[in-house]
Amino acid sequence: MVHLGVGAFHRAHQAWYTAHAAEPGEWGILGFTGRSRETADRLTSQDGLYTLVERGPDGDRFEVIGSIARAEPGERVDELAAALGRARTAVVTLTITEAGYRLGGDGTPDRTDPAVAADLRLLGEAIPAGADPAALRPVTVLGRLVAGLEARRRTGAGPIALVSCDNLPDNAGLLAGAIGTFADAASAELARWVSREVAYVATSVDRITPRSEPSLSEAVRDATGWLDVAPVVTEPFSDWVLAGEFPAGRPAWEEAAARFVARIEPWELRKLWLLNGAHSLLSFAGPLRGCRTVADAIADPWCRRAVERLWADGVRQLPSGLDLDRYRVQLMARFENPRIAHRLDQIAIDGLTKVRLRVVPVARRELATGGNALGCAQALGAWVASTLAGTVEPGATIGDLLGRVDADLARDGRFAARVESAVRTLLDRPLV
Ligand SMILES: NC(=O)c1ccc[n+]([C@@H]2O[C@H](COP(=O)([O-])OP(=O)(O)OC[C@H]3O[C@@H](n4cnc5c(N)ncnc54)[C@H](O)[C@@H]3O)[C@@H](O)[C@H]2O)c1
Ligand SMILES: O=P(O)(O)OC[C@@H](O)[C@@H](O)[C@H](O)[C@H](O)CO
Repeated sequence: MVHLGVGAFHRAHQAWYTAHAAEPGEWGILGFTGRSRETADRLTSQDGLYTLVERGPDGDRFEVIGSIARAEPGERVDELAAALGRARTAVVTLTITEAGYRLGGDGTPDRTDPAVAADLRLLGEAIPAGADPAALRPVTVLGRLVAGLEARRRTGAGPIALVSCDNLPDNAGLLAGAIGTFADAASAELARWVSREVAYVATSVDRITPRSEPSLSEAVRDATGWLDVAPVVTEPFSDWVLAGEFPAGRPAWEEAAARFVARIEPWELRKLWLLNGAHSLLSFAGPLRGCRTVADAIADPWCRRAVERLWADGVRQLPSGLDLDRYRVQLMARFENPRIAHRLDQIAIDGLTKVRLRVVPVARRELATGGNALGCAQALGAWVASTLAGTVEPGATIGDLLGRVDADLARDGRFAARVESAVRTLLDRPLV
């Protein structure tokens, strides 16, 4: 397997599933970092091994994970091309963050992004001229991946599965569209090969994994005696739902309780609306209530009530058969885990995009089916309040900001009044 984006989450999730799959020794991961080489260097210094700390409310469990065979910095396109050119490379997984796809508002690669434009030009000039894809230097992750796919086309190594494990709605569809755009820019042959030989697997991934703090290495050393320079801390809970074909094979992840389903959408929406929507709400409202982490914020009465209302809105709009009562109970306990210090400022980044994807669809459905969408109004009010409280938008009004989230919702007077009420409560002062 190849993995793009060897951050904390990959090491807590896909690498863990691969280590726990049947016949674990049959599969190894060649991982590439995205922005810097630091994680690759740290992992290389310890042969790809690292400690996964499962941090439950009552204690820690330490496990050395051995599924990452090698880690390389993302700019090593030569290594990526060599790996993808081999028939035994069967799967590429990605966790490059939502921003790493460099998509515009329409969900396709943002051609106004200079890095995207440069890579489309580079591939379009170099591939038809017969240049060696391994020698190219694209700068975007998807540009590099498409150079690697061209290497695979040329070696005749056969079909391959691409698996986005990022928190994007329809992550397989967005990845397929983006790869298609880069392949089209490169050559008609590559575009045809990609549409024939590349399978996209949709996933919903779930395991709360905060950024590793430097003190984690000391905690691991104190507990195990090994000074690990690349440990990761995560919660005991884990879930992976996948839908799609793996034409060249895959690890038996179901042995580690991954679930293969026919349709991903209900599972994806359950997770994005309930978990990620609530995380976003807490990340905006929590700091205004004096909280620093998810566990602090979920203990705050206003935040907790708002999360429960958001979940009530979401649950009414989700199909049955998703075990929603149990999921909500588990979710509350996961948020309450006092030993996972999941910082709100790490979750709040790029809030506008996230509320558009995670809260607006629920609000629209609730209002269309006669609900008052109070939980959604409070979540959007939390984003508006945190934006007004920051220095980023001086002079903006509640109406302006809600209009930026969604023009139709801003025009709904009763919904807008609920948003305004949440904003005033959170800011606790008169506003324009
Ligand atoms: N951390 C979690 O709890 C969690 C849970 C579920 C899903 N995810 C998904 O995984 C993603 C990564 O999370 P993480 O905790 O590993 O983050 P991280 O910051 O530890 O790692 C992200 C990886 O992506 C690369 N990257 C980041 N931005 C990039 C960019 N603009 N271009 C190219 N590469 C880039 C980084 O270099 C790194 O290798 C999240 O954005 C989310 O979509 C995370
Ligand atoms: O940047 P985001 O909002 O997509 O994700 C931040 C966290 O909410 C997220 O990483 C969760 O911890 C994760 O999705 C749990 O499975």
